[in-house]
Amino acid sequence: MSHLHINPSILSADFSRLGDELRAITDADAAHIDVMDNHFVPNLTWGPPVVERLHEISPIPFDVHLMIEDADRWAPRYAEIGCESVTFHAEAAIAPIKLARELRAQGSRAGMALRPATPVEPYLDMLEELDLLLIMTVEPGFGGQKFLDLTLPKLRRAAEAVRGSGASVALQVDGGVSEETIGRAAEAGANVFVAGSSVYGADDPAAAIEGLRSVAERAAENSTRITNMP
Ligand SMILES: O=C(CO)[C@@H](O)[C@H](O)COP(=O)(O)O
Repeated sequence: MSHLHINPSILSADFSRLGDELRAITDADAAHIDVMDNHFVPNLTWGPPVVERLHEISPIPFDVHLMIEDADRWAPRYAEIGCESVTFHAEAAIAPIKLARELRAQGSRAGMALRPATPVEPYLDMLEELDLLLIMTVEPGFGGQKFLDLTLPKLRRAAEAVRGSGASVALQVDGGVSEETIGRAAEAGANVFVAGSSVYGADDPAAAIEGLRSVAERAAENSTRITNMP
């Protein structure tokens, strides 16, 4: 089994048939659920009642990405629903360490996300508290945007810090991930890839997931080979 995960974002799915759209991605590792509140980002999606019902019928785990203000108040609700992974934004949390501990105590994996302009350095001393660090590769809010290469140096610094800390933190990227861009993110150290339009915009979402996975695996192998060169 690959150690690289592909998590399709249902933001690009057909909202009138979300159950079928979740069943179309059973080869993925998790479904990425974008929660937006029209305050933290200028877009609005769904909240706990919808996510709870979708989780009940989903054949795969949920990777929830909260693009909302008042994360300290709302994030635990998604853990209570049973979402396997809950990611809040560093910019929206008042007490990120306390919140991450609360999510873990409720049985979810604790994730923290950073907007493209937010530096990673102030958060490197809390890696032990996290199961996942999400480096946004577009400005959060909408699917179908262009992958921002300017986020790659931050991703490399995060990957280096994770390796150095010995903590078991997955490094996720989200936004503009396609067969054209996923290799660069994998080389920089990402191991969980969120893909919306490149999966749900494809004629065959399952084949698109496999295509992304194989490009990422090749890129990750190449970069390991280069790093290990004498
Ligand atoms: O969080 C977001 C957008 O804010 C993403 O999860 C998008 O939904 C990814 O869509 P693509 O860029 O892959 O189309």
